[in-house]
Amino acid sequence: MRNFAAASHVSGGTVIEGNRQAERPLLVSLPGLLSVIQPKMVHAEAFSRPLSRNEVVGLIFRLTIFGAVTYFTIKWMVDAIDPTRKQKVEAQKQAEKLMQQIGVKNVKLTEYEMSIAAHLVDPLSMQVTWSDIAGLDEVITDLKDTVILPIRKKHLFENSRLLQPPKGVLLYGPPGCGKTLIAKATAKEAGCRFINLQPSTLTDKWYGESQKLAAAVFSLAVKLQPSIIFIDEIDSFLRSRSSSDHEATAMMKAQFMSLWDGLDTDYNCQVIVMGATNRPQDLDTAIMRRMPTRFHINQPSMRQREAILNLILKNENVDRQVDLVEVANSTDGFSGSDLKEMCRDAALFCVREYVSNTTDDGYYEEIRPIQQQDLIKAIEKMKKSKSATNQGVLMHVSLD
Ligand SMILES: Nc1ncnc2c1ncn2[C@@H]1O[C@H](COP(=O)(O)OP(=O)(O)OP(=O)(O)O)[C@@H](O)[C@H]1O
Repeated sequence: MRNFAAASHVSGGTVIEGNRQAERPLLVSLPGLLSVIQPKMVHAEAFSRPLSRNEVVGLIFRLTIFGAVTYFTIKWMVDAIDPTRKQKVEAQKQAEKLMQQIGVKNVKLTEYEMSIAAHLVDPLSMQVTWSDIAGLDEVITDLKDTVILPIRKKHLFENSRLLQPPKGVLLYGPPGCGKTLIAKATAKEAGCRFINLQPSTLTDKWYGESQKLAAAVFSLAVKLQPSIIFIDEIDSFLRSRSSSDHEATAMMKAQFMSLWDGLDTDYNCQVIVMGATNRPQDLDTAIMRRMPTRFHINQPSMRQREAILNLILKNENVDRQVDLVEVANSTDGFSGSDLKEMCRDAALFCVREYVSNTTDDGYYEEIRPIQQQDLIKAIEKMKKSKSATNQGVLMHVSLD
């Protein structure tokens, strides 16, 4: 308390110390400081007596309030200047909802795991099953043996290191041929949680954030195992590392790989990284080595196209005269996705006819079935649009 008497103090913002003010260092006593926070006339004698119990309590109370206000102001300012804040809050909300939906309880997630959890898909809510995929029976059988069985019948494989599900699976082939379908159906049939990882989730972040998020991908997958981390267009994310990579991106890639290797140390761990790409040649050898199980999902053959057409049109109103073998024959070079689009167009021709034939008196009773001529017209339309896009690509390539 002696210090209070000896020290200078601030009153109404002025240091009072007589003529010696300039010679001594400026010491500001606590009550003096408080009088700045809450200015009022304070007499000099007030500082020479010990503080009463109530004053000490009041002082602590005011300091606590002051500290809390400062803390929350700084926190609010940091949040306000963080450009990813809104995204984080949204992701958190979505993640909480999803975790509830998939019945994950008593698993504590970090802030970063929460933002990855926003990309979770529950196997129960997934609609895609093997029966939605046509013409890829061989791939499906292989996947059942190598991936699904070891997950579903874990107890049979517990003692074997050789028969554990692979830590990396690569699906490669041209666009629209069913890679994503296969990945989703695998997760569904294996009862795995599916983390649909968009590369931008990791690469668009602040310096340092992407590494924490990469770590969160794996720690979340381990917490929720059995799980599949699916990376579509994995080439855009883990392409051959080049000197033009941003330093943070290069570090994140290196970390991603080492976390991936970490899955191997616990051979009972049921986390699989599944990647899909149209450009396997762009993946570097280090990635290929981590994905020893590879499936080529190629452009469908004539028989596969027939199977896909049968599946797409299974529940549609199709004329009995329609010959799908002929349709399959005339759609060489079409992907599964092209076939679906083409059939949709054919069905739309019937809808348009129905609408244009409608008079003021009323509508026809029903939309007519899809006929062979609708399919032929739709094939021609699709061929034109495909050749236009190919020309666009060629022009683009030659311009480069
Ligand atoms: N084998 C198939 N059986 C049934 N439908 C298919 C098949 N292949 C493609 N499709 C249809 O095409 C759509 C696109 O397929 P998918 O997204 O799996 O292709 P992808 O190979 O992952 O393409 P991308 O490389 O462009 O991501 C599917 O939703 C489905 O309707």
